[in-house]
Amino acid sequence: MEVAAKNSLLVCTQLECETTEEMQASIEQAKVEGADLVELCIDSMEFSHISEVDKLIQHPTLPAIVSYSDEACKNTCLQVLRRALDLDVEFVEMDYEVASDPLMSEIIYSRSNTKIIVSSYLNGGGKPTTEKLGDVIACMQATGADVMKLEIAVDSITDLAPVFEMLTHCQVPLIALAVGSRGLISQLLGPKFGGFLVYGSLGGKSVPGLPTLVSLKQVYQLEHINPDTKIFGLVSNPVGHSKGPILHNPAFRHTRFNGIYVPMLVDDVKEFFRTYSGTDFAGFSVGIPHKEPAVACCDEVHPLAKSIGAVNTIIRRPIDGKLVGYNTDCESAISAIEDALRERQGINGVASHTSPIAGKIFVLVGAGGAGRALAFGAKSRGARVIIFNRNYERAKALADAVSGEALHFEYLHEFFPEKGMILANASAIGMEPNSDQSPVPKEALKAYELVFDAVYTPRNTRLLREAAEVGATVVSGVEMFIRQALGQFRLFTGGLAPEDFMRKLVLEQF
Ligand SMILES: O=C1C[C@@](O)(C(=O)O)C[C@@H](O)[C@@H]1O
Repeated sequence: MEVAAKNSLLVCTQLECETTEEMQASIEQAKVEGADLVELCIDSMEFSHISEVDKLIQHPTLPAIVSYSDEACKNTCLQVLRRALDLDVEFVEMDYEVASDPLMSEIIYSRSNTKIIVSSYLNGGGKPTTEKLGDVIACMQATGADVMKLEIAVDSITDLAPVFEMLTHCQVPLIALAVGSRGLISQLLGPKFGGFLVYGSLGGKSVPGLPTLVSLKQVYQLEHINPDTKIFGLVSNPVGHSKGPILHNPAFRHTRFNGIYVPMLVDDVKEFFRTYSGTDFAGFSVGIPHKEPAVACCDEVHPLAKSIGAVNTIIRRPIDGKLVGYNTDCESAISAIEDALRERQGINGVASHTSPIAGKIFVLVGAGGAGRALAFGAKSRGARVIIFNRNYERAKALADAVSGEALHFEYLHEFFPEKGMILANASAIGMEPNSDQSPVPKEALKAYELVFDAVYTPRNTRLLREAAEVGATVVSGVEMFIRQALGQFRLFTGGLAPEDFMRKLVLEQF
């Protein structure tokens, strides 16, 4: 699949500043960060007379949208918008209520070059439906708007499905901005469905639901997205920590595959797959806590993933649209541990059918999706698997499935039956923002020859630092992350993964 020519997408950032000087400095910054235009939110400024903002709105150094949305100051609002129209700025944005004011309607119809953006904000009132959105859009369209903007508060990522439908079918250019962390893909996938522009945040500022301008420029490069672009994403909660987007998007471009990979903050995995069932949604990584429940969402499950009972990759099979689940965690973690052990034992490159894990005690912390992959992998290599988990029942169920043993979590720090054991953390303990935590105290780490941590943010977890200090070989979750992503990339694209390129990308980011 070839990468299509660049689209005509506009990237915008909203500027809220008190003074003209601050506005001007922000416009310069927006230019540096790759914005095509800025929205000057004049209602955020302090001025006593409209003429004070004249210079700003007349000669901004980037094309601008002049907006004013403060219902409490209707007169000022009308004054500012009228002034912007007189000054012929590129875009003037106004709320639907303002646009429907008879005074403003007249002005709208007699405008010269300025394009009018009419916006509506939908908050509450239940889930958005195609009918509801259609009604709002019809009202906005009746004002004579050149562009319509739908701002909408969403409770779930699935609320965006009717928004994408509107974007696809709307006759007039439409901007859709879903507010809140579950709304992020409204911006990232906007160009795929025909959105007129997307918003990004300035200065790397974290705003729920908005990508940063820098990530739009460096990671997503939405100018390459078109209606044929296949959508891939990480279905997880939390999702913001993932390095998947910085890995898969450049790798797609590197191999000229027309795809985009986005973070998908999902609460209900079943509802998610039920909602996004079209062929556009071509493949998924599955992260915590969905790896086990996602098995039931698949039409077919690869035997390894089935025995593990967890999937971390789902592909929509192109020939029949069926969802097929895989587990690339298992081999990636176990092979990373094996390679490190072989290197430690100086048997690198020597062909051997016996795994260096065989016969060893493999202590596993965590019995969730990643834990299950590690337990089955270790068992398949002939290790003796011992599982510790805060919820003992889960540990017991997993131990039974791999003919291992489950022990109560409190005993982990004094578990010391023999030297040279392997420790694998598959729990989220130590993951950012709790990077000061470790599942096992330093003193207890002396019993281990090798310590592996599935947590990869931070790269060097407290567990790994302390294990190295007591002389163990350490394997970072970054290595597992790279290997599972290479497997995923192959499944996503049906082609080879550019391994050196992807490794370099990940290592540069940590
Ligand atoms: O566990 C992980 C990490 C991951 O969730 C991520 O953070 O990108 C992606 C999953 O596919 C993988 O199994």
